[in-house]
Amino acid sequence: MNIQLIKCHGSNNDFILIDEITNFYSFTDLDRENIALALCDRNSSLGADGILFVMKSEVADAKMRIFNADGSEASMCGNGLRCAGRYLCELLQKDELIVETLKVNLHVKKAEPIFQQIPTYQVEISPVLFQLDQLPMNLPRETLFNEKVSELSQDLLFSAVAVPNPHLITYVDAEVIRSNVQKNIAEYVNGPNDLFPDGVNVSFVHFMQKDRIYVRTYERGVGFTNACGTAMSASSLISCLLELNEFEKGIEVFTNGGKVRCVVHKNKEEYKIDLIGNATYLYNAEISIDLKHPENFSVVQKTDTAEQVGYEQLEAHVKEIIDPVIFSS
Ligand SMILES: N[C@@H](CCC[C@H](N)C(=O)O)C(=O)O
Repeated sequence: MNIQLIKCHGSNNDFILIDEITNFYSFTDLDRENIALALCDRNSSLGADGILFVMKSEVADAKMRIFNADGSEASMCGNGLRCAGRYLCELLQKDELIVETLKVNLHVKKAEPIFQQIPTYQVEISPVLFQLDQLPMNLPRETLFNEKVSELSQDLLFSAVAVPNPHLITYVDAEVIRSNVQKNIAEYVNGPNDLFPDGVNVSFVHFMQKDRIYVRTYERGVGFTNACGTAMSASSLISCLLELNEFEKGIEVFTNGGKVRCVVHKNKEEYKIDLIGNATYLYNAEISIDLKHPENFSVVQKTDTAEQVGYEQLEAHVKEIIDPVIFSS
């Protein structure tokens, strides 16, 4: 069979978007898992951090499902929702809509560009859940906020939050970002282990200045990515709770893949985050694939968009800001 796709990215967290609304593919979940494994493989002619399947919904304007590169399905993807949100807004000719995700329906809207004229979308990140059983994380306590976890490190302070996909977050000095500490911890909690039976996204965050943080994330089901939208949102939330940043004010979140703006809202003890950033299309393509042997797929046709040229200017601007602080301090 042939499949039409769009290669896209949010902060260089890259995805293959497959439209199951206008195309009648009738995939099973096993097909989706196998498609993710085959198409995301970086040694193949495509390669991506995940696959976004957009579908019809009975409860919202449309539905998005995200499969990680290892074939596992995640409950949410912030960078992916910006890309799927753009696609759906253009398809349904709306400036804002509600997208059903695995656990929750989320608000998405077209936004003012955060840099020059790059296509920019704002997505809602919620619910915010601190109870460890929501990640899940196995510790004999209800929540974890800025505390040591002896199994992971003798000195780092960790916070755990589900938005609703699971995140483990720690604030560190730049030299820790440059070390192997994150890799070792992230590989441990994403392998067979007692603390996180389903794995967890692990972010190391460096406070740069008021309203500005740097985040590096090792994603569950993928490995290190250029950026993770839910991680940038969860890190902004922890930053506000640590009183390093302020609720209701824009926080510039820098990553190796670009920058976004996060606004953390607090209503009594309830939180939600607006994640605002690019939704960039790299190319449209058509592949020929046998679902029994998806690894043998071939690209039949590919048409580049010119959008990455504009994004490269944002990348250069980000590099100028993060290099002196993170990589050569
Ligand atoms: N890249 C995503 C998150 C994708 C899912 C994640 N790897 C998980 O398994 O929870 C984002 O931008 O949020």
